[in-house]
Amino acid sequence: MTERLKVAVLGAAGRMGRTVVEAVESAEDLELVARVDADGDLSAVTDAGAQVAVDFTVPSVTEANVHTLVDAGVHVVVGTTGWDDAALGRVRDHLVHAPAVGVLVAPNFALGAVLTMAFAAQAARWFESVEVVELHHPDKVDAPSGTARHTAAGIAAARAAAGVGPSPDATSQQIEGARGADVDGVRVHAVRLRGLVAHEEVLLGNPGEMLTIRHDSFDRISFMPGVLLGVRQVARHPGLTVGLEHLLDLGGRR
Ligand SMILES: NC(=O)c1ccc[n+]([C@@H]2O[C@H](COP(=O)([O-])OP(=O)(O)OC[C@H]3O[C@@H](n4cnc5c(N)ncnc54)[C@H](O)[C@@H]3O)[C@@H](O)[C@H]2O)c1
Ligand SMILES: O=C(O)C1=N[C@H](C(=O)O)CCC1
Repeated sequence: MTERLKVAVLGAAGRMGRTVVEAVESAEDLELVARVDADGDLSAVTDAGAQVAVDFTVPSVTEANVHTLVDAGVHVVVGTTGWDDAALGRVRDHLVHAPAVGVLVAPNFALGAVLTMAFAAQAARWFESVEVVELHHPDKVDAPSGTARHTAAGIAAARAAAGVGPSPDATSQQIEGARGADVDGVRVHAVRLRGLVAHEEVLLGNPGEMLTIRHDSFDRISFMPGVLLGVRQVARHPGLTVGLEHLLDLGGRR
């Protein structure tokens, strides 16, 4: 019988962590060897011989977790959001000293969300206006969502490469925040509403027409095929990979 891949889950008591624990336990080729939450210690990961750690913790601790795990030679699949380019750069630099280790940071593991980002980047070259609206449950601590930030970055890169200018906007007077956040020149609006899980709309406008690309995660189970794909593949992708699209052969920013 082939050896099962040994997996640790960080943030194991959280909403995503609990779902990942179940998904790993249900996968015949994976073995859950450690669950760590805020009251635990990261040494449990290496003590248990984990080959891959999955991090669904909180933005304030995830980067430190990744550096510790890289030093221990453990591959990491990160779903925790709140990352910026500086933090990603520090991980990229750190990985130079651990060239066999793979770290995958993916703001969204749902296939439909990954496709939404790819479709939005493609469409944004052809529309004068584009804005992003993300809608989440009110227990979420970061805004805008990691998905919306990645979506906006992909849109901005595609528009810059195609020589498309900024979306027109005559606003000269506003209550602060009314036009949302500026992410790489793209307006991003965050809604927090009880009953929601994770949703995103990309609105694209041209004279006389509008295209809406929308994705809805109704249940955290939607993220599990992507998380398990990341767990199985991360060791084959040494260095830092940002976004699940790179494991799905969809292209985009690395
Ligand atoms: N990439 C994706 O597809 C995706 C999907 C859903 C959520 N998320 C992100 O995942 C993260 C977690 O979301 P959630 O809804 O599960 O949050 P949550 O608050 O339910 O869970 C976070 C858990 O992390 C634990 N934690 C805090 N500090 C820790 C530490 N130092 N070590 C270990 N555990 C620690 C908390 O106790 C908690 O149990 C968020 O950043 C969210 O945006 C990403
Ligand atoms: O529930 C959350 O929190 C989610 N966060 C991610 C984000 O910030 O993009 C992905 C969807 C769920």
